Amino acid sequence: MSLLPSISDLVARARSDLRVGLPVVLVQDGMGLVVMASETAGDARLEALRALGPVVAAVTGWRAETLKIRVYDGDIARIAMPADAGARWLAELADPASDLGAPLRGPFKEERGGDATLYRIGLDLAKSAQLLPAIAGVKVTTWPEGLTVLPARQAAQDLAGSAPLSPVAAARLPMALAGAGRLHIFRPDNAEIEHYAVEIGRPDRAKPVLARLHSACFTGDVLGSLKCDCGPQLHTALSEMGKAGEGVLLYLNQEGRGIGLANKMRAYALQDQGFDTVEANHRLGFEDDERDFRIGADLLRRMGFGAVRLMTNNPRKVAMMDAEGIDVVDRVPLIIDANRHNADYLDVKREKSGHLL
Ligand SMILES: Nc1nc2c(ncn2[C@@H]2O[C@H](COP(=O)(O)OP(=O)(O)OP(=O)(O)O)[C@@H](O)[C@H]2O)c(=O)[nH]1
Ligand SMILES: [Zn+2]
Repeated sequence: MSLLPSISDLVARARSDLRVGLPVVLVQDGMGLVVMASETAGDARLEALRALGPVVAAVTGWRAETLKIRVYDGDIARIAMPADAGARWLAELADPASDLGAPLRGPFKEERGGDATLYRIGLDLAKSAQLLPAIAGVKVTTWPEGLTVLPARQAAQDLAGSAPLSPVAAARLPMALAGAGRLHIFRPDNAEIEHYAVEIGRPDRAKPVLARLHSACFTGDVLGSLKCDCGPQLHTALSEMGKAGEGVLLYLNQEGRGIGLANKMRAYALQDQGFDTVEANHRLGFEDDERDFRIGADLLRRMGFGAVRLMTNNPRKVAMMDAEGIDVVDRVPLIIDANRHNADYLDVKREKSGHLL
């Protein structure tokens, strides 16, 4: 094997670059797009980007809808950056924090025609770096040396895939709610966040196992937030497994349904302005749910499980397990009593997200 970076290594490097405010170059058929994430673009680097040519910003269709920007590229919109606009304009295009108080006003000069593929890949890259899906780019045929250069088609394939996970470490863990267990750590090979599996007892791999796919929720799991049902769901799942003497709880680090804690707090701030969970995600430019449930199926398979009794109210999880070859022999509901802070959240889950509550 060569010592040089693979495509998934380059994509990992590009994620870090965007997070620190560096541009990366997406290349296809000799054409390059030098692209920065709007959220981290500073005025100095933006100035240097401008020196390469006219800057075009891009946002998702959801964000465009909020800003009343016309969408000519299907699911994304491209907007010419005004000559007098700076990093602040880009940040406001990306971030809905001031949409109600001091909204960004047009007229917006939408770009139409030409190929928007590189912008679309740039937006996916920003999302995968857990940044707001909003970018600024310049089309070029030559670019400054030293930037991370990504062959665009391969990068798109890598972003659409699910990185292989390898076991890193495991050890015994006695738990108050679940009794004796083992905590297994799994690491994706693309430098993304690790995921955990809590094995309770010694479940027989030949039989369907009581399983829970839990998505990380720092606010609910750790702080006991009353805004969602995650904490009680986690604790109920662990104690049910403890009572049964066996089970497997996958703790998937997909905070905020995959948008990350910073973006989830942006969503919470919008919820304080009156938007519901789904509307808040859309105003930020995200889909309602950005999680990749293939990770859960992959982990179960790696641990030797082929069939589960899945504790969930989410039919999408059941469908995804089935599609990934994990047999869901039974769905075990995990219903938590509502309180006055999460009643609306649970209503939205039922009415908009299809949860069986
Ligand atoms: N973006 C966003 N994420 C949230 C919000 N509230 C909770 N979450 C995240 O939602 C995830 C939990 O997903 P849920 O939809 O509650 O439950 P589920 O896992 O789909 O379904 P169940 O298996 O039935 O629990 C966790 O990652 C939480 O951090 C919110 O208001 N906005
Ligand atoms: Zn939660």
